[in-house]
Amino acid sequence: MNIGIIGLGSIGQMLVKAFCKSGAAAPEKLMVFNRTQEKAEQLQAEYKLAIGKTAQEVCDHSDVVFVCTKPLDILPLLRELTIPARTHVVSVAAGVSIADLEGVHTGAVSKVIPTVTSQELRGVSLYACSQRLTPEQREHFLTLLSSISVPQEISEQAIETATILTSSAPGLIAGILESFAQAAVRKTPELSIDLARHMLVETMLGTAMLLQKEQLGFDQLIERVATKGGITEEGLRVLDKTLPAGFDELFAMTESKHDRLKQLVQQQNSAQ
Ligand SMILES: NC(=O)C1=CN([C@@H]2O[C@H](COP(=O)(O)OP(=O)(O)OC[C@H]3O[C@@H](n4cnc5c(N)ncnc54)[C@H](O)[C@@H]3O)[C@@H](O)[C@H]2O)C=CC1
Ligand SMILES: O=C(O)[C@@H]1CCC=N1
Repeated sequence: MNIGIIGLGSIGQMLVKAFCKSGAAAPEKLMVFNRTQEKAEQLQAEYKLAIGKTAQEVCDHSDVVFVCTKPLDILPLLRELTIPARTHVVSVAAGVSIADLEGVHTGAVSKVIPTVTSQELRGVSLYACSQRLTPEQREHFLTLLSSISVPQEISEQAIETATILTSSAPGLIAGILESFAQAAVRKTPELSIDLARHMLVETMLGTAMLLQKEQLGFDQLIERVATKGGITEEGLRVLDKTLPAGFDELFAMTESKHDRLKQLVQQQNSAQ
């Protein structure tokens, strides 16, 4: 199976690296295209993959094409192309629906929300597929996603909230950790910011391993750490007081952004 990747920003590059690292795709089965060619050449130097001269060449060459451009660039790009009916088009764009994709390609289409953590072959890939996939296309697609992540099929109604938990989360967690480290240094300037960040990264890795290897629930881990009448309990009380409103606002604001994006995509559709 030949795999195409169009758009080599953060997520397109991640897919190339993850497919090569996992062995799901031999580099010679990969063809990529990016608007600025240097990014493709840098990847080629490392992975010996093929660079398409155009996005059209990538579509002609591939059984499945991952389109990794920004949401408002996807439909205009796909409309310019003559995509072979056998080619399975996979969009990674937030805010672009299966129906939008079915409007620009007569063959199989899917939507995936990947995560940067899949460069380490970890994390959840959210996906939804059109009815048009053949059983073979579906099987191949799931094999690819499983090789780099835990695939989770999800309705398009739930995908936006789930995106925050799986795909935005690495960035949000980094933001939380930065704020945590900065607060520690404000409190105790003797701790350098680099030392505070290093402590948190090590702690986060250990926390994730404990949760996963021992199959602990969050409440069980809290119980192990927070000695009755001890220090951590005080911190948890502060979090219980301050975080719920913050997370409610985070989901409300990201939902509004999804809505604005979908409106812009619909305006592109009605301008056709
Ligand atoms: N960054 C992330 O963690 C995630 C991003 N996504 C989705 O992935 C898509 C890309 O996001 P990023 O990689 O973060 O953006 P980015 O801005 O880093 O990458 C976009 C790439 O597309 C290229 N490009 C634009 N128009 C093109 C065209 N016509 N032909 C070929 N290449 C073209 C640009 O040169 C750039 O390299 C977005 O639709 C986003 O919603 C989805 C899940 C996670
Ligand atoms: O922030 C974004 O728009 C993309 C989609 C999910 C993660 N990154």
